Amino acid sequence: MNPPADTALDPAPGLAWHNSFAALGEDFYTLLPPTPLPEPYWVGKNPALARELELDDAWFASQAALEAFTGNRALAGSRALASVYSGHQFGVWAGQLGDGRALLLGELQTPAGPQELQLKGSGRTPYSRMGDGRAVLRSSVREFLCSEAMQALGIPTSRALCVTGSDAPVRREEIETAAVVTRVAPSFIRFGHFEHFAASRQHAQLRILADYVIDRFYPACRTTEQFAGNPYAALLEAVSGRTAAMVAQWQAVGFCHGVMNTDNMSILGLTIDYGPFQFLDTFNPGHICNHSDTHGRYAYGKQPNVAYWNLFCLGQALLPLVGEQELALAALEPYKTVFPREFEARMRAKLGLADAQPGDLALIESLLKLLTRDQVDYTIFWRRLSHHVAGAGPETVRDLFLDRAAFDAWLLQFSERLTTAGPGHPADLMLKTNPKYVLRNHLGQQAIEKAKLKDFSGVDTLLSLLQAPFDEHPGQDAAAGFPPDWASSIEISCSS
Ligand SMILES: Nc1ncnc2c1ncn2[C@@H]1O[C@H](COP(=O)(O)OP(=O)(O)OP(=O)(O)O)[C@@H](O)[C@H]1O
Ligand SMILES: [Mg+2]
Repeated sequence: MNPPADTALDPAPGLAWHNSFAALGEDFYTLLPPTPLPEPYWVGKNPALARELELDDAWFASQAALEAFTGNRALAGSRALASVYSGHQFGVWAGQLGDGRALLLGELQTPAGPQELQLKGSGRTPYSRMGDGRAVLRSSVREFLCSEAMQALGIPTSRALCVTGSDAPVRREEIETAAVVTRVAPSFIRFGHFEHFAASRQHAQLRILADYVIDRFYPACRTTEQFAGNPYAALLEAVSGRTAAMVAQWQAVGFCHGVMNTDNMSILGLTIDYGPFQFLDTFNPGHICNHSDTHGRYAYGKQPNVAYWNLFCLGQALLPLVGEQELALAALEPYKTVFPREFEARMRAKLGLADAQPGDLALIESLLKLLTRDQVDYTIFWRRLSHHVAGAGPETVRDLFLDRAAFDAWLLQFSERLTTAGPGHPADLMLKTNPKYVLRNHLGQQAIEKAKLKDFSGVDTLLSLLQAPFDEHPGQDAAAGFPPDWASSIEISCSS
């Protein structure tokens, strides 16, 4: 039997914890220790992030670290807490939610600024509602790998330091086993935190939270002359801008989040909550990756509008601070120009175009139509197009299309545009913008099947590919190939 988490303090070397969120006061959270899991083992470790956090190597390799990141041993100086938030789920107000299976440990100072560490799957909290407070191995491996895949793709995201597992049974559709992911981000505050205090009319707390976020992450909102100098309207605009930029990157890389509820939207514009996500195989704007999303609310092509809808909820929550509805609406307005601008910029980079020209959007739109109509594999298309521009010839990319004449016509237009592409070699830009490796469902699934048998080599190998997704990685081409037929039968739902 493991000792209770709060009696064995582990003085991990060099870890100086700060607890700025805890300093907000107990209206925002409940302090409580994680619930231990029996006989933990490492499932995945991220040495690169451990170095960024300046963790002691020997300690990160130790049993003490394994126990700490499973929640079996408290780290001296950390103050584990579950925060309270609310939110809209699938477009409907869901009331109070909160960290039902996550615990914030506190924050560490790093060269890149403060980083919070959070355990996910560490036991029940006052916000667990009917849940067991646990996360299963399968979803934890997916979150671990995808966080790091997104980071390497240059997409704002929470990170993942490690996953630990235990044979403790967890009931989902069938009996599975437990795991805990240690996540890292400057802050895990969500739109839902603001909605919580607005809905419960706790306007003093709402202001404390907004001030905390502005002072730590958006200090320019204090000095802006925009919005009549209203810092809360400026905050709304800044969050809208970051959210627009993040979703533009999702769209460009073909990432489907799957459960864009307002409680899964980061106030820092980070991708958070890797649940039923998917990287597109064939390009299809209507693709629904979440098996629980029966109406397709979160289909790939709808993500930009859903993000705006979510920002509108944030605007409503901030209204008591902003004061005037017109100001809040004005702060949301730029989303409508920032998103298309960012999306076009990302797509231009995928095409190797370093500058903008008037016909670019038409070129992008006509390509996306062809990809949709011929159900072309999105990642493979871009990589092959990059190699073509690098001099490999058009055959392999042309082979992906059914309507070759239509593709040839597009390629001719593209080739003409490339002759005016501006400085630098377009292929260089393309090969570092269009990844060879993305975390396709079947790749994750293969690593999970092995991990269930206690072979964690698949997790490790995938992590190394996904952390350098633009590199060739000789010998690993199978992981960059078409998905097998069985991939389309993988059903990923909210069950995690
Ligand atoms: N097994 C569980 N036990 C307790 N609470 C849960 C469980 N699964 C989900 N929840 C809670 O249900 C709500 C919605 O869950 P959702 O799937 O969006 O989040 P999550 O995957 O648990 O976590 P996060 O958003 O922190 O990544 C949250 O309040 C979450 O904490
Ligand atoms: Mg969530």
